[in-house]
Amino acid sequence: MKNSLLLAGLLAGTLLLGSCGGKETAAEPTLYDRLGKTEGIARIVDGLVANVGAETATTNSAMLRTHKPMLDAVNGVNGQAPTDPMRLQRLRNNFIDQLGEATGGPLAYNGLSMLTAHRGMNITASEFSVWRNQLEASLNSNNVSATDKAALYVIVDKMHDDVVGH
Ligand code: HEM
Repeated sequence: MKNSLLLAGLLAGTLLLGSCGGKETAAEPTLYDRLGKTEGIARIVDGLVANVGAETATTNSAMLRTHKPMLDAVNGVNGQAPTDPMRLQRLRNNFIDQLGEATGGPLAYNGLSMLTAHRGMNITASEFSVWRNQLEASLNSNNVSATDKAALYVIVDKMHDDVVGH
């Protein structure tokens, strides 16, 4: 009798633990999931890249100033052959990896640190905010919710000091 009570107690304990464990493993969708996984993040990044390319709102286009070396390498200068046609593609893929990792997804970013990547560009706070507006426009056209946008800005805004002023 004593033994069977003990057994029942153990069994109940195991079931209880099992169900708690089950609850824990039924993971909430991460920001990565909510953004539509790699495909969704790729659409957001492609929108950002297109918006940055089309940006003309600022005097002497801030975007054009910082991106000129890259665009020259991709397009070639004065009819010369491009020196690095895949450079924009690499930036795009790196950015997808970076966001895919930072939002809790399975991607791994292997690019430069933000400080190293932007050193020498002397990016200003207002250029950063123009860039951020282009990101916002892409998030809006991809129907990202206000909550998910806020969560993404927490990630992006943490990089501000590494990107700006170097
Ligand atoms: C939080 C904001 C930003 C993030 C997360 C970000 C992300 C990145 C990443 C992942 C790279 C590639 C690094 C590598 O090659 O390994 C990069 C490079 C670059 N970023 Fe940013 N960036 C940000 C802000 C900006 C801003 C504000 C500008 C300009 C106004 C800018 C202009 C560039 C340029 C021109 C490159 C170099 C591309 C090349 O030379 O191939 N970035 N950025």
